[in-house]
Amino acid sequence: MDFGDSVEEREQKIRNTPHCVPNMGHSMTVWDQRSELEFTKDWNGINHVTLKAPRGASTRTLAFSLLKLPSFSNIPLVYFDNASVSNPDLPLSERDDDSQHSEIIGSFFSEAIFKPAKAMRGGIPICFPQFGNCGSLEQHGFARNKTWSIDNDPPPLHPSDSHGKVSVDLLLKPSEDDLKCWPHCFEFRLRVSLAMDGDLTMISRIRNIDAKPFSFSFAYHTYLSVSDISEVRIEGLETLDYLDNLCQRERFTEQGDAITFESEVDRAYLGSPNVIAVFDHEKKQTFVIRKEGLPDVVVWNPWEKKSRTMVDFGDEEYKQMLCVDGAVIEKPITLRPGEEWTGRLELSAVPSTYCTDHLDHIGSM
Ligand SMILES: O=P(O)(O)OC[C@H]1O[C@@H](O)[C@H](O)[C@@H](O)[C@@H]1O
Repeated sequence: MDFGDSVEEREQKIRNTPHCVPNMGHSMTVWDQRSELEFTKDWNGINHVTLKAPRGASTRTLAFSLLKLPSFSNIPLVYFDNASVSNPDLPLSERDDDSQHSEIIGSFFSEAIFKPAKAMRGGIPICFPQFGNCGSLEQHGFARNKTWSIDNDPPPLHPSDSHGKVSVDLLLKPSEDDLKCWPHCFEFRLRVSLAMDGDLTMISRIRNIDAKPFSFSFAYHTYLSVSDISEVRIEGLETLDYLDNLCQRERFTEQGDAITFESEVDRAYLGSPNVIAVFDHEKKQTFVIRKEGLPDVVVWNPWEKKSRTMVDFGDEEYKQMLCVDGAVIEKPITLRPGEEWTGRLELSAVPSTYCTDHLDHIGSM
């Protein structure tokens, strides 16, 4: 496991980091960043990162492991507040104001397999340098199965990507084995940030440090936790063309007003707007996905029959999940030597009423 520094050294650096003072709207609060980032080892010796974003009396927490297996790829759960931790099933409408968010990302599935060299299902695995099986590499590329290290000295990002957020920077470089199957030198920097309102931001920067160009496809394979898939509707993808993975990637045009679910779906929507909304009617909650540099959107639910064939997935768990991935699929990114690509995804969970009032222009953005 390569953390760059030891956990102790890393913690010392964080202790030396100046406090940041985020703008909280009406009030300014000194946000003591020292307590907001934790590195721990679990009983398996696996290193974990926990980001904590305090807001009033509650704390939003994001924990994930830098496992060798699912590498960064598992974000088990976002706890938006203490109330939602103790009462995850309480409908949003029955929570008080300060606990108007529940977890935004699917937890591990009951039959998820914790086995080296294979990503564990759930969270947000990173698909790179290949999405799906359209290439010579393993399904969804190798990045999701790798060990990521902590990046102690990341090149700066725009200040708005840091203010009011607690963040961790990760780094992936190809191993000797990776270079044998994909002979391109790259640096993949990933910033994961949690804001006080619980919004999760992921910024990927992939740089070509090779002497020749390379091309890749990419996805944030985002497992959303939903109350009941039959009660879910996606807005922002209507009228778009999509490649249907269930029909040998044949191209179709979406005809419906919004995407709803009554059977297996496995599609890549092409050239989508930068804001997509996933409405969960039963929970009265909406996931808002904002993305940049990610023109395509993958929508996947395995439904009943396929679920039964998936060894790391319960037969009924398709009802409580939906993958909606910001992705680059149709036109792979090509980087010349020295060039860098950035792909950014922001995920929020808001009460659906808020969404109707504020995001009625989804799809036109
Ligand atoms: O089981 P995996 O490798 O994590 O992939 C799950 C699914 O991921 C989706 O993104 C693909 O479109 C599906 O075709 C695939 O089945």
